[in-house]
Amino acid sequence: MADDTTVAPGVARAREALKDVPHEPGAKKKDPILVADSVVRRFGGLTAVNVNHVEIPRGAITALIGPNGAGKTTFFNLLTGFDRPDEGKWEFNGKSLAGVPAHKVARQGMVRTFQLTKALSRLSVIDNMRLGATGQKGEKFWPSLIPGIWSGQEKEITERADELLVRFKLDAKREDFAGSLSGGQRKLLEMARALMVQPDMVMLDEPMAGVNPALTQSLLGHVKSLREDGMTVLFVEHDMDMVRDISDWVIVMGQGQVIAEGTPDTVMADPRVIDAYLGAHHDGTEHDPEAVAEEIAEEEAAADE
Ligand SMILES: Nc1ncnc2c1ncn2[C@@H]1O[C@H](COP(=O)(O)OP(=O)(O)OP(=O)(O)O)[C@@H](O)[C@H]1O
Repeated sequence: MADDTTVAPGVARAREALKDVPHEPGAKKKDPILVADSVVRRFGGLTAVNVNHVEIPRGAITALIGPNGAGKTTFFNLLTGFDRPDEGKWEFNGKSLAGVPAHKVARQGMVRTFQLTKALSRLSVIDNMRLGATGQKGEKFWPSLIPGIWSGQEKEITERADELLVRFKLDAKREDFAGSLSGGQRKLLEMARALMVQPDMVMLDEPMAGVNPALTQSLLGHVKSLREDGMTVLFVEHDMDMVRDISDWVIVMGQGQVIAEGTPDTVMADPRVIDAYLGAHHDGTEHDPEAVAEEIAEEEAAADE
């Protein structure tokens, strides 16, 4: 591995901040940007989220991973004010955010990306960016597209939008319908739109989903550049190559709880994590193809009997 003199400054800062943090669920960080306690969300009899304690390290890229149904999206929705917990509290930059609605959360500096909805697809790229300045999803904020209603902020907002479109190489698409963009370009637009509110922390929901391999590197580069700009990134992702490639820290959820934390390498070798993904007791044979083949043969033989 490269030493810290050869890595980008943001990477070196993140490594330094995390180097003494124990690799265990709920680990305390030196300067967490977000601290959550006893966050519970139930749907009927199902407890979708039951996070005892978690801290998100400032200035680093943290991946939130876990098998399907682990509660990642629900936890994201709670933190960003799009859903309400049954119990729990959390602080962002030292301020309580529990019960604060989404647009206010965004104005406090914590913003999440949104998939391009049908309605937003019918707007131009630049109008999508302008809507991003409201820190909202969009549909309820049509009035903000009417000239004159922003009390003199239009020019500033449009300038920022155009700067971001250049940064994300979407300036040539400025007037196109957002719905005409490719999967990868949509992801870039979602990220660019989130940056309109100049956030401290950006939350990305499956940034790699539906992205053509040709755009993967560019997208990864943009996520890394957020860290170089001093932002904190928290992302949910199923693509483990991406998780390994860009994360400084990984938090694993299983059945609503945080079940492991650590650097990508330690977490992915953790039997609790392997168990959670396989949904089976880990006895060391899962990674041995020969042993698995033998097991399958035994099962087939048993079925034939
Ligand atoms: N609005 C809802 N009503 C009822 N159950 C829900 C609701 N939202 C989520 N759930 C349930 O809560 C659990 C956690 O779901 P969640 O979508 O948060 O998991 P996830 O880790 O994001 O999964 P995936 O990786 O598949 O997106 C699941 O069992 C899901 O079916």
